[in-house]
Amino acid sequence: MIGVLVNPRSGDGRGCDIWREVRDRLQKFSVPHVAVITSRAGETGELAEKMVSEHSIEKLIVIGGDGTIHETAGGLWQAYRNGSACKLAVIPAGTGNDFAKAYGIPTDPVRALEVALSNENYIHIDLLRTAGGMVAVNSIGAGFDGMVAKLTNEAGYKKLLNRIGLGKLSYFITILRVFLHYKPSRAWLEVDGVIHELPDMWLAAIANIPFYGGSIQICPAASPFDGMADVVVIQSRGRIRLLPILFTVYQGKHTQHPSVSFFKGTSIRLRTEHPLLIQADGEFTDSTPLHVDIVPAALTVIGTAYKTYN
Ligand SMILES: Nc1ncnc2c1ncn2[C@@H]1O[C@H](COP(=O)(O)OP(=O)(O)OP(=O)(O)O)[C@@H](O)[C@H]1O
Repeated sequence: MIGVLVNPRSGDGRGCDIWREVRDRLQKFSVPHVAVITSRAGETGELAEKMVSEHSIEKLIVIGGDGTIHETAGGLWQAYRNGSACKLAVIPAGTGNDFAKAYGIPTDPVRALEVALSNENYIHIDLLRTAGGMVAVNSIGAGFDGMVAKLTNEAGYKKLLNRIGLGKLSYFITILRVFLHYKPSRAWLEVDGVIHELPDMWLAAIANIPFYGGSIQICPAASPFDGMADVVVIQSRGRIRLLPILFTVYQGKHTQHPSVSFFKGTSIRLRTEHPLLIQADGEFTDSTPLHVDIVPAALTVIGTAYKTYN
């Protein structure tokens, strides 16, 4: 059986419009399915897990953005641990849609539905799992990007820009806002047992795919297939020397900048002098300390091909 899980609020209501179009097509082509529409924030994971166990769903199509996919992946991970594996398909309806881009899922809902219904191109991806049991599909970051995720999701301009199809710009606006006031923190990053002291850390992002925040290529070398987590760290005492990064990171051309360093490992721990905000797949979740392990090939995604850039 196929399940459809809809966040009607994603992309400021785009999820609802897309669902109507998808529902008509599923009915027209008599595709048997069970559909559930979320009614509030934070319940998607539980709903996904319940759908899989109660209806023996083998393929779950999510209509939503990266936040909805994040919560759904948590539910599918729980279901998997309880012995029920379910594949994940996506019809993008969010602002950034980084997950969809990574796996070659079309932005057009009808084409995305065709991909979702096809039984080709199963992509087995790693998951990032925190010590608290949360899983992420795209990235988990602490510091600057945790703050950007929190403020963007709270911002009135995100809704406004979504309405005119420029939702991705909302991340850039928040980045500029945060950049002007952010204060770096001393941090200790442990990668597979080796500790690195970071005196003025702006951000540490653990990446499963190269981009976040709607096309920011923060970690071009990240791969969701290698059983490893890539970590990008930005540290600097001054603000001005980071300015070039703001304008090169979208193309992934910041990698040679002296304030940027990269690490790779299977177990990542981060401690900070002061608690820093954490984002997981673009959703503000918690604050440091942070411990992330990689779970290799833990989720099956239905896409077309893996893409590393636009
Ligand atoms: N019915 C609902 N009403 C309000 N919020 C919801 C509902 N269902 C889910 N949510 C919440 O909406 C949040 C954001 O959803 P989602 O990420 O899909 O869209 P987005 O924010 O527009 O896109 P993006 O993550 O790409 O910026 C999630 O944290 C989720 O918990």
